[in-house]
Amino acid sequence: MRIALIAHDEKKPEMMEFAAHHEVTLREFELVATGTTGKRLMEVTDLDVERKESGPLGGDLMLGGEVAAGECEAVIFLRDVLDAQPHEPDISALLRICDVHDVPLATNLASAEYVLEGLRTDLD
Ligand SMILES: O=C(CO)COP(=O)(O)O
Repeated sequence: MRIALIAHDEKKPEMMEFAAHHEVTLREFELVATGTTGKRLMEVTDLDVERKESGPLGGDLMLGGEVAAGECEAVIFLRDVLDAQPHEPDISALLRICDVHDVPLATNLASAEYVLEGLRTDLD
């Protein structure tokens, strides 16, 4: 089962803490991330993460393509909603395609905990 992990800069510390806390669980999944998020995840954990382009360079769209193709079963996307992002249309496209394909999408830490717990249960 494949999970996408994405965090805007302001949310990267939260994502790193989440990943470190759930490292054993996350190891059960195939992980893919936008460029900088993936790089940081591999720096702070021993997780193996496939890296797409950085978000502003098309990474969100690449992950959206995976969702559309049925290749990614869940998305955890910690967004910074207090700052404007230059690639807002790409972000909206990713969120939209998750809804189109009914793919679990967590956009904050609290929902990320539930999504990961649900996925973990599905594995058993
Ligand atoms: O901008 C992002 C998502 O919209 C995240 O991209 P990075 O992981 O490359 O910082």
